[in-house]
Amino acid sequence: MSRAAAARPPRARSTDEKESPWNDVFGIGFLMVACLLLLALISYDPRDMPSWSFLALSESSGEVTHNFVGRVGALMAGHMLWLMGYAAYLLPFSMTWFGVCKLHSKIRVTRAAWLGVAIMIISGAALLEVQNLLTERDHFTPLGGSGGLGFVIGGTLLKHLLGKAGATLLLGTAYMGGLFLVTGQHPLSVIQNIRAEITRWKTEREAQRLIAEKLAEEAASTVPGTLTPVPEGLRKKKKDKSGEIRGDTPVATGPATNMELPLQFEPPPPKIIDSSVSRAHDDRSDKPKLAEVWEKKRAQKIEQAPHGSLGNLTKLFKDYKLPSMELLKWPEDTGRAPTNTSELLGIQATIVKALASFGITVEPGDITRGPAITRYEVRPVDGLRVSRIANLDADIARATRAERINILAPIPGKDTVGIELANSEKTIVPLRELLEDDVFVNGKAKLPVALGKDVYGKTIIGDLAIMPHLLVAGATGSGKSVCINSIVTSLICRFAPDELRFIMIDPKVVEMQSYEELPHLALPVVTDPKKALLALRWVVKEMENRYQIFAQEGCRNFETFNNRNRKRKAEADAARAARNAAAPAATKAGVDDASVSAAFAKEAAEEAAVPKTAEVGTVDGDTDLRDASGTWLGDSQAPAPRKQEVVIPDTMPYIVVIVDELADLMQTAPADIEVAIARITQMARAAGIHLIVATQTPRADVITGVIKANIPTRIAFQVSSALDSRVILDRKGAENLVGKGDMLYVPPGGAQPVRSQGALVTDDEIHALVEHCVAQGKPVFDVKVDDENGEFGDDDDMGEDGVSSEEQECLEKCLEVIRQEKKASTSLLQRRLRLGYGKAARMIDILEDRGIIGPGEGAKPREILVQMD
Ligand SMILES: Nc1ncnc2c1ncn2[C@@H]1O[C@H](COP(=O)(O)OP(=O)(O)OP(=O)(O)O)[C@@H](O)[C@H]1O
Repeated sequence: MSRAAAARPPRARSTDEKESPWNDVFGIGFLMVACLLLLALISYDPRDMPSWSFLALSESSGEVTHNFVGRVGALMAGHMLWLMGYAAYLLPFSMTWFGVCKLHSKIRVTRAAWLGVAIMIISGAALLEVQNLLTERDHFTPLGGSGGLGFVIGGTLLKHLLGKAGATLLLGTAYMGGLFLVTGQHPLSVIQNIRAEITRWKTEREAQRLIAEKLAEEAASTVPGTLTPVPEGLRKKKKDKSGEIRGDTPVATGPATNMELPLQFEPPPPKIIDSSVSRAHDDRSDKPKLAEVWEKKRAQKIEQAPHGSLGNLTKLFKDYKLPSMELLKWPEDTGRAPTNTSELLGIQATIVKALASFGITVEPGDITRGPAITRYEVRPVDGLRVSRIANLDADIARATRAERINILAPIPGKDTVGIELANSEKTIVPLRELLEDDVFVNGKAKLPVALGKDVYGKTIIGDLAIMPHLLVAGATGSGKSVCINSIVTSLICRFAPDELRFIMIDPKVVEMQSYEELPHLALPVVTDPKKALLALRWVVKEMENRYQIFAQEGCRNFETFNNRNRKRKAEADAARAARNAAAPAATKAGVDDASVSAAFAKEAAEEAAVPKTAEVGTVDGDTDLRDASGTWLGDSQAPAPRKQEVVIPDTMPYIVVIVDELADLMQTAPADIEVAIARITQMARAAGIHLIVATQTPRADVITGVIKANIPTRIAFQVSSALDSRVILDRKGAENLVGKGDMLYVPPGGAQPVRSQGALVTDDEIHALVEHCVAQGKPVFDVKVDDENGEFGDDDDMGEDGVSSEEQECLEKCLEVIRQEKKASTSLLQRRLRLGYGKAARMIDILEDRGIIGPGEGAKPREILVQMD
């Protein structure tokens, strides 16, 4: 038998086998036989042997007067001693071991164990003979203390063949092997176990002494019957019949409590953690301020820039001062009540009890009180499926009388299950606290946005540059706008208008009114859903423009472009100025960004017909410029500059596009909006353009598969159903949130959602910040939007071709139908859009006038003259 197999007497057995009553019967049987054998051996007297036995003495009376087990005992003991000598005593000891094993650990007594007993007896007897121990022959042991077996195997055979030393070595080894088979333990580990047991016994005694002292102290200071946490390092464990741990509940103080149960030290004792406390603001007085840190970096950058290479915006905002944190207020009342330990322990005990009533045994774990929720951890006993706890959410909610509970089974990275309940009183997480956090001030994030605090009090700072786009969704009043405001505020506090620009699309009209004059705006806040598409198209064009510039500069992306060697840039500028001087058609040197962009925008239409020499692909999540075969188009292979060369700015600002209420946009021109968003989200990251989309309508027709696939980072606020939660996060959970900033944040990389409480920034704070920014400059809107589309100016009723805004809206719908059906006819528009004949015909005429469809050819559908996708 292999050692591994032999070392397995506590053989893994099924629960049924373990719980079989026969274990106890056999256990008791073994102990009884062991007792009988021992009694028979110790009380053996040859005079008890019957006269017919060859062991009988001549003076034997035939009466049994000495042996405690009578004639049977005398016969057994006599023959055993004759055969095995004193090694016969090993038999009752082995049987005692087996009995204890059966009763205590339900260990099955294997054949290997019996073989071990035999080996021990034979080798033990032979060793006595080889070592000449107890070899005296008398009436008790007629063949000596080694018995017949020892005499023959040890004395006659082995000692003769191997000599005393050889025989001792062989027999000693055999004896240890037998012991190994019987106990299932390596001989050395037996010694170690014994030592460990002694140590444990001593520790337990010490623990009992400590707990007695502790309980005596508490009994003096606590109201009888309340719950207190288990003293540090001490746990009370009760094992039930099946060996499952049932104890470790908080100890009820009072007269009934005592320490009759054994104590153990692992696993770590439960703790009560209160992470809802705001970090004291005055501790930070000695630390460098956010604005100071970043203004220093900005000043360095401007100083290092080669003379004359600063962009117009940078020149305009050269002396721009970032807002001071003093503009953000610490709330006077954070709504925080002191932690009521006994209440928390009481709720935890209720949870444990509720689970126990469903036959689920758990040990209480840590309790963490976060700003909005408290997480109660419970540790399931071995062999319990955590899904059983997860399925009991409704029952736990009933037991704890909670409106909504959330179960994390298990908590990611832990061996416990988390049960999250809303706090009776919520604590506010002021934005200022997050913006003053070291992670925000000195962290590595390029576009840091303060989101909130998790249940453990850890600051959640996202990096928009890594995200690279964000979806925020939740029911109305759940905290989306506050979240968007926190993000905008974080960026305003960190970036000057020449470093970051916003495009805000706010069909709800009221949400972003406060930012109307913010100098960071690249376009006026867009409130008309019809114009939103134009704004998104502007973003797409800006993105393409940036790629052109990257290609010309041989840069891979926004980062490398902004950090490229400035010396090289100065040289390139000089060379380009020389070329421009030689080519009169070329752009005048010193043309500002905006006018160059406008020129590019005009040219874009011409360019649409020209086949592209390069296309933008995505490699490893990053976007770069490659040709059709996938080869990188570096400096040498960059596509040849178009007729008019673009002036390269020194640096480009980040562009953050915020769409507050996607549903409103999706109602106007869903396909176009979807395409524009998909295009931006697929490619804009490398161009320093990031998109944040918010909606209160988490439906599959608003957050479409295409949008979702391209926005991996999500924030879900409270929603009304698990279905909505799945639309946002691809999993349930958001329906259990408690609203008012309670959120699930899925960080980039698709990790597990992190439950956190969103940061709160008030309207007053936003006004103060915006005022600070406005005082330093007005927004510089990009002229090309007005020039190109004429749509961002005043809302004229009639367009240049006499099309009213109402007709324009209808036209968008017609275009969508034509795009889907890939054909255009009056009857199709009538049928699909339920238009009257006159209106449908007018639409067809306008489309023909605009050169989108060809002239009518009788009953045939019109030819579509433009690419619709
Ligand atoms: N992080 C937060 N901390 C504390 N309270 C908050 C937080 N976020 C939101 N609230 C509370 O919830 C209210 C509603 O928040 P908010 O306006 O952001 O909701 P919303 O989801 O944008 O609603 P709607 O979609 O109707 O605009 C706020 O007025 C505020 O009282």
